Amino acid sequence: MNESYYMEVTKKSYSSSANLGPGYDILSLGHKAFFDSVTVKHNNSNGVKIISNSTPEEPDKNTAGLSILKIMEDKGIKTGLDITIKKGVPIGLGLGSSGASSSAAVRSVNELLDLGMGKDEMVYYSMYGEIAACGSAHPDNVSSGIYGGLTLISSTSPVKVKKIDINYNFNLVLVIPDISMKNKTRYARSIVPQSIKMEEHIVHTSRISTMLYGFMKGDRDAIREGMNDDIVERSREAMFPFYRDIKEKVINRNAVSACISGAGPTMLIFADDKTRKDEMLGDIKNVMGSYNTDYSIRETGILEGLDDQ
Ligand SMILES: Nc1ncnc2c1ncn2[C@@H]1O[C@H](COP(=O)(O)OP(=O)(O)O)[C@@H](O)[C@H]1O
Ligand SMILES: N[C@@H](CCOP(=O)(O)O)C(=O)O
Repeated sequence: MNESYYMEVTKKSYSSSANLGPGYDILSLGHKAFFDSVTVKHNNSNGVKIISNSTPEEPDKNTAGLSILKIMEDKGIKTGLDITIKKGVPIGLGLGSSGASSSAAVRSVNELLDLGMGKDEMVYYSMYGEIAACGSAHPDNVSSGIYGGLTLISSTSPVKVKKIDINYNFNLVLVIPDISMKNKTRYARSIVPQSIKMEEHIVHTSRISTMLYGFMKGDRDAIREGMNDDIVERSREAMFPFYRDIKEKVINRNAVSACISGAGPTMLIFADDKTRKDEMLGDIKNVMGSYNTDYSIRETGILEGLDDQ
């Protein structure tokens, strides 16, 4: 056996908030709130084995396993691998938990088997794993898992990702409702409109462009103006009935803006030094109490990069 046979590689991938309002399936923000850790090593079989205490252990039912099976099939790799998943990103809450495992697994196997995959190819294989979670290969969360920071999917065939510079100091506040729903993202994707009117297209492409302008220029008014969605968030509103009230209240306390994190129910608030945070947290408590919904708050920051993780 060559020496690499006895190696094992462990990578961390962090939580993420996809969509950011109007950027359904094309925008994602990596943050430092939570992370998964995935270790890949050779085993003496010819199969892939998942070791996980909280996610499916059938390889093709686990996002990490499905991604690696696809890599092995496409690249003609015949070896046995053990994939050990230590979950840190809470599952089913809109924090990119499914994508964190697949992107960490892909980064690990890329190093262990010295595959030489670039970041966009790793996004391609990581997004494939999302099929195990929700039935579709959406690239947004996993682009954060591979690149970190704010990512824009500029093409899906072939996969191309652009990392967007953020020239603004945010304090991110995650409001995480204590709600669990089986197959949450699969359901949330099934209720999204399959077509929209031209005027809706014009409004939402303008909003995405304005929001990205705001991030790159550090223009908080532009970020607030652009981070609004009346298509996907609106279609899913019954899943998080408190959201509109929360968003109104936090902006009244001068948060930059807020959005649903991924397919929810978590809400992501972009706060800064102008935000009256204590009053904002008080309002959140009152609103969530009026909906009889327990929740937790996690303050975090943007994950800049991953190369050293
Ligand atoms: N490695 C994994 N990590 C998290 N969820 C996984 C994983 N593999 C499969 N799943 C399944 O994906 C679903 C959670 O993914 P999803 O609904 O997209 O929520 P989120 O990404 O917001 O956590 C659950 O049904 C879970 O069993
Ligand atoms: N674009 C996807 C994002 C799902 O993110 P998750 O963190 O909820 O898995 C969607 O909105 O369906």
